[in-house]
Amino acid sequence: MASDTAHPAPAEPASADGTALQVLRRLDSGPRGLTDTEAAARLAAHGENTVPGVRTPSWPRRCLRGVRDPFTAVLLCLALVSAAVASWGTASVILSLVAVSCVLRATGEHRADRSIAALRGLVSGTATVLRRADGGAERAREVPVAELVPGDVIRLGPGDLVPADVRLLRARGLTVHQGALTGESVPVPKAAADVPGTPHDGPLGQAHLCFQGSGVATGSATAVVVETGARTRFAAAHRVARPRGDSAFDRSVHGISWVLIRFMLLTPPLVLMANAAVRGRGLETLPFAVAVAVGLTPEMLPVIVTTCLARGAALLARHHDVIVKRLPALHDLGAVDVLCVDKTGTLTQDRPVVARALDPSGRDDPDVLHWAAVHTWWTLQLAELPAPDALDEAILDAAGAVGEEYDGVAAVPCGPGRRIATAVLRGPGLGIGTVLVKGAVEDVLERCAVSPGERERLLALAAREAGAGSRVLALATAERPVRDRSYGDERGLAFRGLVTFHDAPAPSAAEALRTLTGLGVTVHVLTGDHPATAARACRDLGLEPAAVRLASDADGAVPGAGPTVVARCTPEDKARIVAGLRAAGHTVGFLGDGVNDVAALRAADVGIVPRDAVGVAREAGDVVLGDKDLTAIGHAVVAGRHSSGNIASYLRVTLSSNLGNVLAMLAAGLLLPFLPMLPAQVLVQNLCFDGAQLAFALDRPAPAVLRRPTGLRPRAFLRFITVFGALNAVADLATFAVLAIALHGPDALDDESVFHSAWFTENLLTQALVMVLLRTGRGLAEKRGPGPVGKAAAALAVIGLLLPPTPVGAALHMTVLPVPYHLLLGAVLGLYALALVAARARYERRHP
Ligand SMILES: Nc1ncnc2c1ncn2[C@@H]1O[C@H](COP(=O)(O)OP(=O)(O)OP(=O)(O)O)[C@@H](O)[C@H]1O
Ligand SMILES: [Mg+2]
Repeated sequence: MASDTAHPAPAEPASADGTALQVLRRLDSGPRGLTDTEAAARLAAHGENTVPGVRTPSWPRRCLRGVRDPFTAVLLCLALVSAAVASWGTASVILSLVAVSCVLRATGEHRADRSIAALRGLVSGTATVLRRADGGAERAREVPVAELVPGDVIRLGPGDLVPADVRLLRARGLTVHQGALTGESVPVPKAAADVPGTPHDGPLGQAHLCFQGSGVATGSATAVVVETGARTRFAAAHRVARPRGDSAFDRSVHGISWVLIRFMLLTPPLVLMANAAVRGRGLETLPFAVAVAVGLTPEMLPVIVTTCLARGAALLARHHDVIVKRLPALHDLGAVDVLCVDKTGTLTQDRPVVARALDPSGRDDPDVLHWAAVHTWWTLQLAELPAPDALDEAILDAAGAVGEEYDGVAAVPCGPGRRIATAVLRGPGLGIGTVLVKGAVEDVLERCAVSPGERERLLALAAREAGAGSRVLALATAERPVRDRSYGDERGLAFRGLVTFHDAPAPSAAEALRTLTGLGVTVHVLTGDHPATAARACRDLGLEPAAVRLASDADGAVPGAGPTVVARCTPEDKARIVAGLRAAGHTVGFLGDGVNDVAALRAADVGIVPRDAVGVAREAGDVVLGDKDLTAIGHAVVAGRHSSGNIASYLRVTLSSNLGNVLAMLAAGLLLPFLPMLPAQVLVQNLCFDGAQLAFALDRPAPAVLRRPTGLRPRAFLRFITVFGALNAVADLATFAVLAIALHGPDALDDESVFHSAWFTENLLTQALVMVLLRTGRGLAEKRGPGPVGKAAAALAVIGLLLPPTPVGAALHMTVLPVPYHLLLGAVLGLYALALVAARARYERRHP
C-alpha cells in the first residue's frame, strides 16, 4: 500500500522535552500512572490510539493505479499507435478493454483492501499499563493498544511493539528496532537519561524517546505515553508497508508477464513485415497488426488474481480463523515446499514445569532450584520485565516465595542471541557479593572454571536429560565485590547444577505435522534450544528427523532433504538458514512466535505467526493463525493451492487460446484480402472470453492440485501454452478449410461477413472446449457436476452459436451460417477435443 495521504508532520512533541519528572508533570501524570477515571476522560478527549488507516484511494486514483500494470500500459501504447494512424475503431476497442479491466480490478481491490483492513484490526494487540482505581494501588495490566492515552505509564519488554510515542522513565539494556520509521535495520540503544545528548539525526535519534511502530529488541523499560493516535510520528510518516523483496508470487507473475510483453511488442513489426513481404502491403496493415498484439493480452489477469486471492483469504478467515495480512502471501503459501518452525511455543506449549533440580553429580538438589529462583526473582525485579518468560515463571512456581531477604544489585536478562541471564546480589550470608548466572548449559559452562574432562561429563549429563525430552538450564555462581561491574561477561564461575523442565507438546502439533508431510511440505525445526531436547520433541510428535545439527556447525545452514533439526540457533541463524533455503530454490514458510523469530519471519516467503505471538512477530508475519490450532496451517496451505490453482487455470486457458488466435490471425491476414476480424468483433469476442473466465475465480480445482505445492513456474507455463496454442491455431486453420468446403470452393472465403461469423462462432466454441478441458489438474475421468467453469463455458458456446443470426450479430456485420458449415465444424471440434485430451495426457505424463 503506497502512502496515499500526506498528513502534515506534527509539530515537535513539545511535551517530550525536559527531564522525566518535568514530562510527567506536564502530562499531569506520575510514576504510578493514571487512575481509571483520568484515563477514561483522556480517552474521550484525545480519541483512540489507532493509526488512521491509509485513506482508501478514490476511484479515479484506483483506476489510474491500474495503468501501472504492465499489460495495461502496453495496451495503452497500442491504443496510442492506433490513434496515431487514425484507426479509431481499433483504438476504441483497446480503450474499452482497458476500461473494463481497470474498473473490475479497482472494484476487486477495493473489496479486498476493505476486508484485509478489517482483518488486520482483529490482530492488533495489547500494552502493559500501570493503572489504578481511584484511591487504590497501581497494577500492571494488559490494555488494548487503542485505549492508551497520553500520561499512561507503560512497561516494555523484548518483543513488544512500542504502542505509542513515549518518553522513557527507566530503561535497562533497551535496544529498539526503528526500521518502520527510519529504515535502519540494526536496533538502536535507548536510555532514560535526563540530559539527552544532542540528537544526531533529528528527534528519531533521541535516546530518551521511543516511537510507535518500533519494536523492542532487547532489554526493558518503563515509559510515559506522550502522543497517541494520529499525532504519533508513525502516523505522520505513514510508512505502513515495509519494503520487502520480491515474493515467490511476484517472481512468477513478472516472469510470465515479461515474456508475453516481449511477444506483444514484437508482434506488430513482424505482422507488418510479413504482410509487406507476402502481399506487398504497406502501413495500412498497422491497425490489424496492433489488433493481433492486443489479442495476446491476458487483460483480466489482475482481476482474476485479486479475486481468487481475496476469496481464498475470506474463506480461510471465516472457516479456519486464519488471517492473511498480505494477499499475495496466500499464493506463496500454496507454493511453500519447506516450512521451518521454531520449537518452543510452536511444537510445544511453552508452559514448562520444573521436573528436577540436579547437582553437578546428577543427584537431586533442592538448593539448585532455590538459587535459580533467587536469581530469577531478582532478574525480574531489577530488569523490570513486564512479564517473566515461561521458564522463569516455572522456576518461581516451583520454588515458592524466595529472594526478599537479599538485596539485588544488578541484572542482565537474556535476550535474542544471549542465552544466559546474570544477577548480582548481596545480603545476609552472601559475603562480598554473589554473581548468579543461569542459562543454556554450553553457554554457562563456557564461563565456568572446570577441567575439559569435567566439562564433557557435565555436557553429557545435560544431554541425557535433554534426550529424555526435558528442557535444561544450568546454574553457576561466583563471589565478587559488587563494585566489579563485569556482569555481562562473567568468567571463572563455579558450576552449581541443572534445572530441568517438562514442556508438553502442543495438542494439535502432531496432527499438523502429519498433514503437512502429507501435503508434500518438508518441515525443519530451527530452535534456540538443546539439540537433544529438540530431537526428542520432534520424535514425540511423530516427526523422525533425518538429521540433527548445531547452527554453529559448518553445515548447520543446509538442512538436508528430509526433516532436519537445527539447534542452538540465534535469531540471525534462523534468518540465514531460511535465506539459504530460498536461494536453493525452495519456497519457504516460517512459523514462529518469539522475538528470536522475527528476522526469520521477514526472511521467509511467508511468515506465519500464532495470534498470541509477541507484538513484533505478529507485525512481521504475513499470516496470523487463530488459536493455537496448528492444523490451521494445513488448511491455509490448501487454500493457497486452491487460489493459485485457479489462477494457473486461467493463465493456461487464456494464454494458449490467445496464442492460437494470434497465429491464426497472422495466417488469415496473409490469406485473405480483407481483415480477418473487425475491431467491434474483436471487442465482443474478448468481452465474452473475459466474462466467462471470471468463473475461474469461483472454481474448485481437482484434489490432485491440492496435494502438491503449486508454483506458477514460468518455464513450464510457456512450454504449455506453446503446445496448446499451436493446437488451437491448427483447429482454426481447419475451420477455414471447412468453411471453404462447406461453401464450395475457395471463392467462398471472399465473403467477409460469412468468414467473420464463422470464425466468431468457432472461436467461442473452441474457447469453451479449452476452458473445460485444460483446467488445472482436471482430467476427463473426473465426473462431477458442471462447476462454475462448466456453466460459463456452456454460456460461451450458446452465445457463439446464437449471436451471428440475431440483430446484434447483424449490427456486428455477421450473418446466418449454412447448415453444412455447422456439421463440418462439429467434426472439427470433435477432433480438436480428442487432440486436446491426448496432448494433455501426454503433457502430464512428461511433467508430472
Ligand atoms: N529465562 C531464561 N533464563 C536463562 N536462560 C534462558 C532463559 N530463557 C531462555 N534461555 C536460554 O536461551 C536459550 C535460547 O532461547 P531462545 O528463546 O532463543 O530459544 P528457545 O525458546 O529455546 O527455542 P525456540 O527457538 O524454539 O523458540 C534457551 O534454550 C535457554 O537455554
Ligand atoms: Mg519460540
